[in-house]
Amino acid sequence: MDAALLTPTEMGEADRLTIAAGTPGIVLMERAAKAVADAVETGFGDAARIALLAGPGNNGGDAYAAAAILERHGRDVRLFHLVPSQELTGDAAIAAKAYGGQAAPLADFQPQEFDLVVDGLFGAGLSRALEGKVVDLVDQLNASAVPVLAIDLPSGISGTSGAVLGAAIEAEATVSFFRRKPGHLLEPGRSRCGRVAIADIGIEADVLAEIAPTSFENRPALWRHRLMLPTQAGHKYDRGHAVVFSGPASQTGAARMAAMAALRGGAGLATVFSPASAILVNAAHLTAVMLKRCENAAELETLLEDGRMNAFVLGPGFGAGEGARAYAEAVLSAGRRLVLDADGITAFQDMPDALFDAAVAAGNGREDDGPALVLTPHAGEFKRLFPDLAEAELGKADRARKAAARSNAVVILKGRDTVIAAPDGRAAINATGTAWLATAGSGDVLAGLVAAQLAQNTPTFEAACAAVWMHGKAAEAFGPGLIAEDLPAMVPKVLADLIAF
Ligand SMILES: NC(=O)C1=CN([C@@H]2O[C@H](COP(=O)(O)OP(=O)(O)OC[C@H]3O[C@@H](n4cnc5c(N)ncnc54)[C@H](O)[C@@H]3O)[C@@H](O)[C@H]2O)[C@@H](O)CC1
Ligand SMILES: [K+]
Repeated sequence: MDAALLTPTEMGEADRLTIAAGTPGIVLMERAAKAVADAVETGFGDAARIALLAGPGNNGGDAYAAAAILERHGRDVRLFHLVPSQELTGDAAIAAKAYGGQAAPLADFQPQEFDLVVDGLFGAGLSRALEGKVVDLVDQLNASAVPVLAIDLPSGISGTSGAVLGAAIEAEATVSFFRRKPGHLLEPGRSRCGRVAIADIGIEADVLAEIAPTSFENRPALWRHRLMLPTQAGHKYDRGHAVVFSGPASQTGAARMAAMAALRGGAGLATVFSPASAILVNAAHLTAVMLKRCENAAELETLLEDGRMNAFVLGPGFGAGEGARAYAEAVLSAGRRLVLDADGITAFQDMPDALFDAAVAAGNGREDDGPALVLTPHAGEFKRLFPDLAEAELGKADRARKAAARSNAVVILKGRDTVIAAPDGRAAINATGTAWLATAGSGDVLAGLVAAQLAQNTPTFEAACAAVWMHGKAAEAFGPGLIAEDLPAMVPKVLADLIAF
């Protein structure tokens, strides 16, 4: 549960359970405020003049309580309130009463008069878009060069979806409590948060059992225990056999890159299935990866008789025609797990139900491995299979979740904030990677890394999560100037770190 993310509603539940178990809300608020004051001291120690902005709820209460602590520390603080303190209720009213320092209405706030702004306008309770004078203030603050430390979330960012509601503050740092929220990881929220620190305010981890969160940060804690890391001697067939379908002679590179990634990711064997016309060009480039002719669906049926071939990749460089559909359906109906990427996804744009039905049929035959199908769309490909979900007012995690449930597939919805979702409702948000991953062929490598995990019998959701994480880590390990071919070569270092971890 270390990797759990809490939506604002779930976080409210965590607060409620803690209060019910005997810790008063004002004590939680004091601890939150202490964490904010500590973040000011450690991150912005030389800010001489500090403004704290207080909204109408408990986020504002945190600002009042933090202002009191900073003042006790001898800092020059001034508090600006959105509503007069006598209109506050509950813990926020108690905190406002306890603060005896300087306060003024928000209309008097001029960002350039300060060296640091602490944002306590809205946190978990943001329930609608910002409007009117608050939007003007946010624009003015963002245009100034004054750094902002956000309490819980930058005001205007949805903790559930990371969306900007009306307008949102751009923070340099954010202090949140107990566990991260999806909005800290999903864009554009992630970029607006700056550095995120999570403070312990005395909420016990055992509240999570009752809350049963379904969103997670994609970290090894989520899946490492399900990986079969080849640390001791074993047979290569123990680690499975991944197969990647090659496209025609003029577009074979993508499949080879996926196959190389499958091998580097730990599959015991990897084979490229190639049409006859592309055998020579593939043969000229392959060494550790094997090569077999596969000309049509009938030949594929015969090849599928070798039950050791247990993980397939279809799509990179393949071409988006009828052939792709026939191969995908054949693999699924043979009960093998399939990563469907790129052209493989596009091939089903006019008949997504045929794919989803095949996935249901294949998925029902499996034991605890999870779904037989993994879909790896970027936003454009996602729209081809799930046009209504792409257009619906949904956050990225819910979009991926609904798509996974509909298709009975694990869906990897790619982007800077890649989401991996399972039909059972789990969603993991990834935070590894660099801007250099936006390069031709990087998706082919990801598909191969997923197949590597499937080949090694990792359950489907965990396989997808692990592959996305490793893909990002490989990019981080390489650094600037990355091209897709560099990624498989970085995987051994990522695996070594994972084994040592
Ligand atoms: N006991 C607790 O529940 C704790 C809460 N904490 C703090 O409390 C925050 C949550 O407090 P609340 O639930 O009171 O929520 P917020 O303080 O985030 O905001 C709720 C208030 O803002 C108003 N509001 C929402 N959207 C608005 C909009 N677009 N324009 C204008 N007004 C809007 C609501 O009507 C309500 O008055 C957390 O983010 C955290 O900072 C911490 O003190 C830790 C303990
Ligand atoms: K805030």
